[in-house]
Amino acid sequence: HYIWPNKHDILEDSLTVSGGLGQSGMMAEIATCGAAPFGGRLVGRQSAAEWLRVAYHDMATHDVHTGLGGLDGSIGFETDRPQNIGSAMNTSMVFFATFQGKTSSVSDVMALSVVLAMKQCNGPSIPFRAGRIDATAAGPDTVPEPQQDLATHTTMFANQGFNVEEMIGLVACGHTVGGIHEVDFPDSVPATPFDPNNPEGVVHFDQTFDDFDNHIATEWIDGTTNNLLAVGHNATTNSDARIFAADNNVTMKAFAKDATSFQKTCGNLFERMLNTVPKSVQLTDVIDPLPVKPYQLALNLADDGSLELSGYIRIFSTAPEAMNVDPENMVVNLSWKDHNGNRNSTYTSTLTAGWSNSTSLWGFVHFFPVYTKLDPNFGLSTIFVDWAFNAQEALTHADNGGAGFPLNDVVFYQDSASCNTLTNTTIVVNIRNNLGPVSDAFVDYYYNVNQQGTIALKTVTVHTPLTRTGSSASALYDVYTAVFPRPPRNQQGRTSFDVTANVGGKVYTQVANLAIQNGCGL
Ligand code: HEM
Repeated sequence: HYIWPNKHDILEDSLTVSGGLGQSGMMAEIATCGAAPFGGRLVGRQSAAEWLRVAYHDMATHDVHTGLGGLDGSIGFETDRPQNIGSAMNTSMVFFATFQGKTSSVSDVMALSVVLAMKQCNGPSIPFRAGRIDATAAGPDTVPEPQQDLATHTTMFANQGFNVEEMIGLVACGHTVGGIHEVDFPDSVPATPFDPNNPEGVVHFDQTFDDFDNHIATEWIDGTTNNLLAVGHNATTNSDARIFAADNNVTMKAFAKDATSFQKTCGNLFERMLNTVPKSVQLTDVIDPLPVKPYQLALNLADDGSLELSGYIRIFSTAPEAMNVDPENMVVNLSWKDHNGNRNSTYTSTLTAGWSNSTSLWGFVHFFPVYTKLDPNFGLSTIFVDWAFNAQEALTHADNGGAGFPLNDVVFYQDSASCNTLTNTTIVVNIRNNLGPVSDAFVDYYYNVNQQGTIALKTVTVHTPLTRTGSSASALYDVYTAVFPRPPRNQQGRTSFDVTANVGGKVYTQVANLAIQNGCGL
């Protein structure tokens, strides 16, 4: 079961929220299925199709006999190979790098990109698993190329773990979006005059390149296809024709006849493709959008010594009634247990809808702001949410898989006091002082650096002990501080940090805090 907080929360957020508050920005490149990369500036190209092709090329290094290779981001080291020709690879890797970080490997980001892109294209809903580990070097050069013969392709797909029927399926499912570009494949695409709306000379594989339908198959079977890898003037590079006919068109005929089963087959094959990873990698269970999830929920110590709880509760639903619901009518109640695990009728806060324009590809999503002050003498340990679409309906109790949403009031960082100078980063942490001795207190700060040979980033850790620097506005908390040289500015990817301390023999960690943004003395 997926319990919050979770090391894959960032990926779950990106999966669940496509627009508005809480979005990761990944959907910006695929605002429509046909959208071009770089916010639409690279006209004639299609991000959704490029991401699918990139993922396949990355996965194609898998070898079922050795268990090595697979979806591991090694493509970043392989983009100079002829088999990976085209700027799609580097354009995609530049974009994916912006989502990389301690808890989101580039290979997980690539898998997620395909899940989101296919859904945006009206394609299958592909279950998403996380946990991929990025390669640190190139894999073998085992990506199929159009001039190779059928026997070669059959062997290549078999090595990747796919039989003939599955090879036909993967190629048809892959080539139902996007197309082939004259600039990269001049042997297959006839020369055309330069067109500013199509500078790379793309010719689509089927007439509905921006809709995930079975037209790749219907056009092939009824003889109307203009797929230049099937009916191109250069027979040598007509690999789609050889592959589609590899079983006498049995599979392609079935696809052409039944659009629903085409979708289903594609969903299953893409799922297997994304989950083809080196055998040493253990993927998580399927991650579905959580119905209720805290977002940026954090404690701070206020100037008057009280505890301030702020952030959001996110509610997600696929219930039919959710599609027309007005969040203002929703009932959302927060309740908590105090530091010692006790309940009290005053430990509650009623949340109101507030402004949130969030959207999800998978259902309804809305964020409810939290702001409440607590007495540190009682504190809090666990949060619960009871909610309903309207006041008439019975409340649904959200308890995070049983134990509630844990929030520790023992060790937490103080946003308002943490800051950057030109040269240093200072992180200030409040630690409760009535629970016994404090030891092993530290900050782990994660940021990303470039790697030789790939656009993908590598995450590095700055480990800094926390030392007690004084008392706080509350008699129950002492202030601890870590100061370390400020990591390079203009960082790529996602920076985050965890704070940890052993207090009275128990280890408390607050994870995945966002990078420090405040300037010191501002
Ligand atoms: C024998 C196997 C395959 C060969 C020879 C092949 C070849 C090609 C070629 C030559 C292109 C044109 C690329 C460009 O001009 O940018 C292309 C595009 C594409 N391929 Fe394949 N492919 C194969 C299998 C697959 C598979 C299995 C998938 C996905 C599951 C896939 C997904 C795509 C996509 C989405 C595009 C469109 C990219 C775009 O529009 O930018 N291909 N393929």
